[in-house]
Amino acid sequence: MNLDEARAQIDQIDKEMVSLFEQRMNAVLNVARYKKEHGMVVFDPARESAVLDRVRESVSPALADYAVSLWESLMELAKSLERSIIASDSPGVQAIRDLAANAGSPIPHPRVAVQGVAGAYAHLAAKHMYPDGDISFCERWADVFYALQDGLCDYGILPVENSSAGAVAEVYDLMRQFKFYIVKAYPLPVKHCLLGVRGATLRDIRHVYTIPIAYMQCADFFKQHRHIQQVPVANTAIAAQQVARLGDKTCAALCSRECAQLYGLDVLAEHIQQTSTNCTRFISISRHLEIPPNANKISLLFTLPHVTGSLHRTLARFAHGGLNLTKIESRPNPDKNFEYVFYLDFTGTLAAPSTAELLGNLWDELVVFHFLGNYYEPKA
Ligand SMILES: O=C(O)C(=O)C[C@]1(C(=O)O)C=C[C@@H](O)C=C1
Repeated sequence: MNLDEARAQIDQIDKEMVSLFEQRMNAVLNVARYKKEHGMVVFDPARESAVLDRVRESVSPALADYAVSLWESLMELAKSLERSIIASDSPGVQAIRDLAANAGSPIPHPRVAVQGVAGAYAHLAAKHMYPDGDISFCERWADVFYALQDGLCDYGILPVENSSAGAVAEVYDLMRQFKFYIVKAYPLPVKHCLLGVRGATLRDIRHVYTIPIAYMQCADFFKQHRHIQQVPVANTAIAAQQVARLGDKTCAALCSRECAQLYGLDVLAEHIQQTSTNCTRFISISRHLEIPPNANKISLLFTLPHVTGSLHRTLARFAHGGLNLTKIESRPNPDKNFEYVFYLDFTGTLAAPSTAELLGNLWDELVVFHFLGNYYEPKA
């Protein structure tokens, strides 16, 4: 058989399969109508197992896994269709609707907490996000969460992800512990400078004070300057402060340009990060949910049952809903060894009923599910 003949055969089979697909989906619609009338839920795990067992038994063993995968997808599509018929009033859907209805408004002249000292990247992000805010500084990221918990601030600004160095794992773990809402996000362009004490030159430098994630973003520069050793500190602006205090010509800080003026340092090298588009996403967290009218991003946290395909099936539901995932992060679940907590960001708004319903269904089905917010994030 040549290629054209084989393809003609496929075309003929596809024609029959499309017709069978349509018939199956029509049968699913009948199931959905029945379920609606009798107050039944869409997902029936026992029925799905029975369908998959039958498929596995009916197909040749070499194709069993392929067939099961196809029927799993078919049943995901079936459930999407059923959900469009059965407008859900389940507790989860109601909870999501209540959250959206009770979301508050932004606080005027807010008290905003950031980690570090003046000139830190979080400080620059905070000034962009809350130009009229009263900004205070905390020592550690965890302290920003405690400040919010204790009512010492209205918002906390935290880095979650850098475009080249990746996620800030500690902040993700703190998000799981405290479960505050994300009410804003801002992608801050990050341009690192090497600052030394007055009169120092790049040749004098033997130690660079900075945070490891900033050092990683400048790996190429430090490969070319191998004699410069990294001294890790808690924050880039704290690094600048320490270098200024030391007054030692062999020590430099890797931090923002703003720190030069703030701490009386000289710029020895500018924009030394690997990529010109280097950018860190900052979030603003709050005890109270706010959903602005231009909200374009949703963040979730959940765990999944440790069974084959559970992540694939969950993500497929977002794809079927036409929702574009922008970030997925997994972190160890401290309650279960080698199981994970997933963090998902996607573009969307709770004002879309189908999105609110999808999240409500997940709320009903998953043992751990937290809606982290629906907020505005400008393009990077
Ligand atoms: O039989 C049902 O209850 C259906 O809703 C149909 C179907 C399927 O596509 O076969 C879809 C979802 C259920 O979880 C189980 C099976």
